[in-house]
Amino acid sequence: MISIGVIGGSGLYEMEGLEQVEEVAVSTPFGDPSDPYITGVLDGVRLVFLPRHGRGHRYLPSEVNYRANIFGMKTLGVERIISVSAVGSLKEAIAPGHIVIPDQFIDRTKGIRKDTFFGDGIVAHVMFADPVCGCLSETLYQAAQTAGAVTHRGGTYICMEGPAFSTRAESFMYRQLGGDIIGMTNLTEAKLAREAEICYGTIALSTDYDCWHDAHDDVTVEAILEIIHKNVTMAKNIIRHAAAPAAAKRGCCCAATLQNAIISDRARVPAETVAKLGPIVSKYFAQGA
Ligand SMILES: CSC[C@H]1O[C@H](OP(=O)(O)O)[C@H](O)[C@@H]1O
Ligand SMILES: Nc1ncnc2[nH]cnc12
Repeated sequence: MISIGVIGGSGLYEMEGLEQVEEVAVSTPFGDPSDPYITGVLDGVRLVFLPRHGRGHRYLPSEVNYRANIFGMKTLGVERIISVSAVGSLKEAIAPGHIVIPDQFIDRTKGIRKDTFFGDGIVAHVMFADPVCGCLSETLYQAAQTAGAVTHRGGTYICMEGPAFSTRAESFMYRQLGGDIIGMTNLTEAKLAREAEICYGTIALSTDYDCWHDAHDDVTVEAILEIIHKNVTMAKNIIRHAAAPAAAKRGCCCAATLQNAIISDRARVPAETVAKLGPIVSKYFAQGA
């Protein structure tokens, strides 16, 4: 049975409606994930849930151990990750309460976050021109439509470092850069999921107009939480509608990402490094691979 990972963002710290629920603590070579994983079955599909910021929202976007979170998902056999995130809107047409399924990112993080599994004697350069899985994203789009959400297909997510929100000048600049939405987490996750050969797609809930819109108040946590609380049931319904189609056979090549990405001479990669990255790279180091 294919396992679908769900990473819950701000305001989504648990998933109801799962059967056969178990809490699984995973330790990884990259440290501890944000929380124990919650595994269970939703409408016949095995789901693995993790709140990105931990239960009780304990980790800043810069503090989230993205490597441990994704590595833990890989260890638990997850093949596709659905991310749920709150975002600011940089476009008039994307009103608070709308859903966006982004297909591009612009990196405005500051190099604080560890965003690769490679190093320590193994070098790989994965393709990232299309940073989310097109198949999974289409499934999420259809699921959001079915759940009755006003849904935007595609969009560019500006990933800023935070934790402070943007200045007004930055917000204007991001609009000029072609950004549609803004958040602090998803690019890092998408990159690591790609390296781990896991499909990744995002359900982004627009919660505010950041601070560029002169007819709307500047973003506050309070305003974001109000919109999230009004829409959390819809977000969960989208996941419910997406789970079974997301588990169907895929036509993407996310699972073969590393085939042409590892540049290091395999004979020279330290055995400890191969062992450390086992769930991700072992198939490329097996006898005859
Ligand atoms: C709660 S306001 C800012 C916070 O919300 C978003 O989190 P997530 O992507 O985990 O839903 C944004 O990225 C910031 O981390
Ligand atoms: N305006 C905003 N900027 C960054 N992250 C956000 N998450 C929700 N709204 C946001």
